[in-house]
Amino acid sequence: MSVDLDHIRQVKAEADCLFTAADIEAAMDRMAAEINATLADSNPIVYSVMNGGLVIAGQLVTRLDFPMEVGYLHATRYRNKLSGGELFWKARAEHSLVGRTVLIVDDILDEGHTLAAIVEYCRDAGASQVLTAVLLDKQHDRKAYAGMRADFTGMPVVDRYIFGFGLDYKGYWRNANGIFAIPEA
Ligand SMILES: O=P(O)(O)OC[C@H]1O[C@H](OP(=O)(O)OP(=O)(O)O)[C@H](O)[C@@H]1O
Ligand SMILES: Nc1nc2[nH]cnc2c(=O)[nH]1
Repeated sequence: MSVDLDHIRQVKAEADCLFTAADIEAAMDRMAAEINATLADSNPIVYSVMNGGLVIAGQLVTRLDFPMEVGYLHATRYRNKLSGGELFWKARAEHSLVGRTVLIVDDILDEGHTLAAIVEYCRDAGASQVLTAVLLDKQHDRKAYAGMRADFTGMPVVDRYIFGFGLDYKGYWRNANGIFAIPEA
């Protein structure tokens, strides 16, 4: 499929910056302090949820100062589209999860179906404790279940389609160093 790069560039140029790189750094510092205080003695496996979790997970683990293993899970619901569908698994855990503490790191908790399914998968695979960390928690009343939230959250974000810092716009701008919202129609 051909991509109109002029459109991709224009979307970034016209986007609203919701959080700067400095805002994100501060949020990651806060999250890391909480995680360091909670998981230091638990020998966890820290999983990035690909693709979106790649950037936050990479930068978060360098702030964590205790022994851990790291890996990735790949499950996608949006598949580079602007609205979510059924969860599609591309890669499951390579480690045995039996008796392990697992920390799942993702970019965003939107409706939460992705995170809920991954937590259930890890529990079914025998993990003794499954915790979740997200940079952003989108504010609306469409969560997978009432009151759903991650164990560690960076920042609340408004109910708009956003990109940057791992989040894509049509597969692009995961590299944008900030959180941006596409202009409202
Ligand atoms: O809370 P939810 O409504 O389930 O949405 C959150 C998920 O959506 C995005 O992934 P996506 O399916 O777009 O795949 P990607 O990580 O490859 O962008 C994001 O990275 C989360 O994993
Ligand atoms: N890029 C992107 N992916 C998402 N997945 C769930 N919500 C969003 C969003 O607002 N932006």
